Amino acid sequence: MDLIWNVVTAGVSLIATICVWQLARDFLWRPRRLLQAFKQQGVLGPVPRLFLGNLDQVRELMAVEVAKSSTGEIRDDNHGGVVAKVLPYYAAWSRSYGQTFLVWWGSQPRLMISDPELMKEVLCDKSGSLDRDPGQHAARDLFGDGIALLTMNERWSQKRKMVSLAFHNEKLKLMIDAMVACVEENLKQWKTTEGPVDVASKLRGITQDVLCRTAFGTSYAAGKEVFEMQIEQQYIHLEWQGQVHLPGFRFLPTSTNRRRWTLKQQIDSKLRQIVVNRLKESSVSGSYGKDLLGLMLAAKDGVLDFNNGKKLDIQVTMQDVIDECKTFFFTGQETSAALLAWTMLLLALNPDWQTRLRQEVCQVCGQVSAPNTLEMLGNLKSMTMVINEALRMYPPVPLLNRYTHNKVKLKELVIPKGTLLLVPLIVINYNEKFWGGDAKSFNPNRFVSQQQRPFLPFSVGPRTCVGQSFAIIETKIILAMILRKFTFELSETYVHSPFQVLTLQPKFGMPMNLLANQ
Ligand code: HEM
Repeated sequence: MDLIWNVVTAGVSLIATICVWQLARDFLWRPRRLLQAFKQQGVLGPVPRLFLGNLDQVRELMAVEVAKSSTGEIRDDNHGGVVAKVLPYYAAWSRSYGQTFLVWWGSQPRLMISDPELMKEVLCDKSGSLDRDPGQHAARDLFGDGIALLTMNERWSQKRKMVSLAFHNEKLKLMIDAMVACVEENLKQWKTTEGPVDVASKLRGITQDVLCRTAFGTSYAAGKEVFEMQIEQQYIHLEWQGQVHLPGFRFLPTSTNRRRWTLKQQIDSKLRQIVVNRLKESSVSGSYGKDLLGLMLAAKDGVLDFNNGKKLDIQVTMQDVIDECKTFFFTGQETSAALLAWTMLLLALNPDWQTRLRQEVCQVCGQVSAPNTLEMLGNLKSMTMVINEALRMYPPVPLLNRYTHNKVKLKELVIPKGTLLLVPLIVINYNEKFWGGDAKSFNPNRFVSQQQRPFLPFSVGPRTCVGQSFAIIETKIILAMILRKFTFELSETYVHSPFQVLTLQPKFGMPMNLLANQ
C-alpha cells in the first residue's frame, strides 16, 4: 500500500514540478528574454503584466471605444476615428512606440508591423517560416483543416488548386444567373413600410443564400443552421482571443468547451448531410456537378482533372470535403456581407454618389433587371470605384497575422520563433502619405486611375483571397439590384461602431430607411 502511495505521490509531484517549470518558462523567463532581444533592436511596447501580458489594457481600450459610440457621430462623413475604433491599441501605442511595436497576449509576443514594405514582405513569404498560428484552436472549430488554416505545405497547395477551379472566370460566368435570381427573390422580402430595416443582417441573408445556391447547389434552408452556428463559433473565437489559456485548457469540460464541441459536431453532421444529398443526386444524374462541392467530390474520387490530364497528388477524404465546406460557408458570405453593408453606409451618407451609381446601373442594364454578364459588370465603372473606396475605408478583413515558425529576418529586424506578426491592413488605408490629405473622407475619385499604392483588401502573396472575383461579382450584382429598387437613408438610430469579430462588422447593426423607387 505504502509503495503505491509513494509512486502516486512521486508521480503527482513530478507532474506538478513539470507544470510549474513550464509556467515559469512561458510566463517569466521566455518573455524576459524576448523583451530584451526586441529592446536591443529598438522595438518597444507597453510594459506587460505577469500572466496577462497587455491583454487587460487591450480589453480596456476596446471597451472605451465601444462606449464612445454614439448616434450622431458619423453624420459629418468624417471617418477619421475608424482605425481607433477597430484597433484601439494600435492607435494608442503606435503614438508612443512607433509603427513597429511589441504587445503581449498572455505569454505570446505579438509584433505590430505597419510599414507597407514590411507588410508585403511578410505576406509574400513562401519559405514556410511565416505562416498560420498553430495555437488558434477556436478558429480551428470554424475552419477545420480547410485551406484557410492549413500551413502552406503540399497538401494546402493541392487543395488550393482544387478549390480555385470553382472560381475561374468561366465558372463564375455560369453562376451569374443563379445569383440574380437569388437576389431578386430575397429583395422581395425587403419592406419599405416597416420603419428602419437592419440592412447588415438582411445582406448577410442574401450572401448566405447566394453561396448555398452557387457553390453548394443547395437550398438556403439546408445551410441556414450552419451559418447561425458559425456566427456563434465566431463569437467564441473572439472571447477566446481575449483570454489567456493554460496548456490543455481546451480539453477541459468547461461550459464554453462543451458548447464548442457540440457546435462542431452539429455543423459536421449538417454539412455531411449536404454532401450525402449530393452523392444521392449524382447517382441519378451521373455527375457530381461543376460547382465547388462537385469539384471536391470529384477530387475525393480521384476523377478531378486539372484540364491537362493532371490529377491531385493528395488523397481527399470525406472529412477534407466537410472541412472545406466549413471554410467556404464562413469565408464565402461574411466578408461580402460586410463589404455590402459598409458600402451602403457610405452611399447613404453620400446621396450624390448613390444617385450617380443608380443612373449608371440603369444605363448599363437598360431593359434587363440586373447586370447579368461579365461585360455589364465590367462597365459599372463608378460602382467599382465606390467598392474600392469602401474596401479602403472599411476593409472586411482589417487585420491579418502570421506566426514565425522559425527565427526570421525582416530587413534589419531579427524576429524570434514563436512571435505572432500582426499586419493591420486598415492602417495603411488611412495613411495620408499614400492617400493624401483627404484620407479620412469618402472620395471614390481617388480610384479613377490605377496608381501604385499599398492597397491590399484581399491580401497579397500565396494566401491571397481565392474568392476575390466571386466576391466582386456578387457585390456588384446585389448592390445594382438594391439601387434599382430602393433609395436608402441612414436611420437616426444608427450607432457607428465598426468592430472586428473575425470580419469587420457594424456592432449595433445598420438600420436604414428604404424608399421604393418609381
Ligand atoms: C469582400 C470580400 C472578401 C474579402 C475582403 C476577403 C479578404 C480575404 C483576405 C484578406 C484573405 C487573406 C488572408 C491571409 O492572408 O491570411 C482571404 C483569404 C481567403 N478568402 Fe477571402 N475575402 C472576401 C471574400 C471571399 C469569398 C467570397 C470567398 C469564397 C467564396 C473567400 C474565400 C477565402 C479563402 C478560402 C481564403 C483562404 C485562402 C488561403 O489561406 O489559402 N473570400 N480573403
